[in-house]
Amino acid sequence: MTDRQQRNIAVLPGDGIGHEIMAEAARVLEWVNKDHDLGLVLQHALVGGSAIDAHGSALPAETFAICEQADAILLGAVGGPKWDKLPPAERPEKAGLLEIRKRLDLFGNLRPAILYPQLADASSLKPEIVAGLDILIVRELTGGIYFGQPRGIRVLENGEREGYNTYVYNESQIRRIAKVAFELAQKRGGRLCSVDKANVLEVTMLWREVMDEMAKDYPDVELSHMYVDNAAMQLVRAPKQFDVVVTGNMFGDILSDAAAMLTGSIGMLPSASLDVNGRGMYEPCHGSAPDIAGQNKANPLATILSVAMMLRYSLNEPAAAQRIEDAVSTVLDQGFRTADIYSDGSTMVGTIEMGDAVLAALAAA
Ligand SMILES: NC(=O)C1=CN([C@@H]2O[C@H](COP(=O)(O)OP(=O)(O)OC[C@H]3O[C@@H](n4cnc5c(N)ncnc54)[C@H](O)[C@@H]3O)[C@@H](O)[C@H]2O)C=CC1
Ligand SMILES: CC(C)CC(=O)C(=O)O
Ligand SMILES: [Mg+2]
Repeated sequence: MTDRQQRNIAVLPGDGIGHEIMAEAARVLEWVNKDHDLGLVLQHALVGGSAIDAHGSALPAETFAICEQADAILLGAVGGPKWDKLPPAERPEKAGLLEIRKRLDLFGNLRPAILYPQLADASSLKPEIVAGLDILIVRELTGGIYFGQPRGIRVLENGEREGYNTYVYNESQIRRIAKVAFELAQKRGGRLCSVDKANVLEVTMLWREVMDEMAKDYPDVELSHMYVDNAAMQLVRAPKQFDVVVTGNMFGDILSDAAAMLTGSIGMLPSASLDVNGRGMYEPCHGSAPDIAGQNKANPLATILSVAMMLRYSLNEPAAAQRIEDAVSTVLDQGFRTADIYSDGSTMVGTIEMGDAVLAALAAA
């Protein structure tokens, strides 16, 4: 061991398959930590429903303190039927996940949808439509309708209940996510598509105006605009027309799940959620999948690829990140598939066996 500076990584499995996928991702992280002498110290903590059960809160003070002091956070997924009846403000999704995102100001959510060539058969689209797919969805993560006030369920004078939320973005929120997206487009193919609903919603009329203003500072990026309903359609019609997509919180949430299927499964989609300084939380795009939880069926690759993103974006360890990405490609070459990406002729494995295969590929490289 050299005298490298210690860096703390908060490891928050969450709920449901979160425990299973995180166990594999943590094994991979520990392996590269040792092999590349990264000086990482993993600090495990509860979040979501498991934290409610243990401490009565989806984000206990101790967990938040660990996150706040960490150099990066790795999170599995939260939520599940057991906690669905709680009041909205106490639920794992809002009081756990959204609360961490908001309190740490993790506004820039990067969701790369890349088709590994080995998975062309697993995609729900024809191979020629998705071959070579490499899209980056940049989703605003701490504003929009998921956070807007007022919100709630009220009783009207006639006794009928009414649910309401507020879709709101101010200029500075739009400007800072635009900056992230334009800069990423500059480093990629130079094309940025901003997705909105500016034909109906004032908030996205402003979004579009600000995007156009920002475009003047990035003459090397070609900015286009698309309404979200068309974008959903274009994603499954001709997804390779997109390079970088930038959009608000809810549209990005929905479009990234759709984009996931182009890559074969939501179990393949990692993500990074960054603050202005590049400090971040890394998580798969999927949820806690109660339908397969506890059955050793979940695909851990989205979480393992999130570890790679963490090493690249927050820890400046591109060699270790590349090692993990190469190992994932190797296990796919070797034909190992969890059920969600299985196709005829490949070898069906469980969550743990997929983790074993990635570790074996790392050791063999
Ligand atoms: N980031 C987070 O923590 C998120 C949490 N959720 C929560 O998760 C719970 C379930 O939500 P759903 O809408 O069912 O979304 P989900 O993403 O958990 O599951 C949707 C479908 O995808 C499958 N799936 C998801 N991840 C998979 C993986 N790694 N390997 C194989 N198959 C996988 C599931 O089995 C299910 O059929 C809810 O409580 C929801 O609020 C949902 C999305 C994100
Ligand atoms: C609780 C949800 C907003 C989480 C989610 O679906 C996501 O971030 O993709
Ligand atoms: Mg989602």
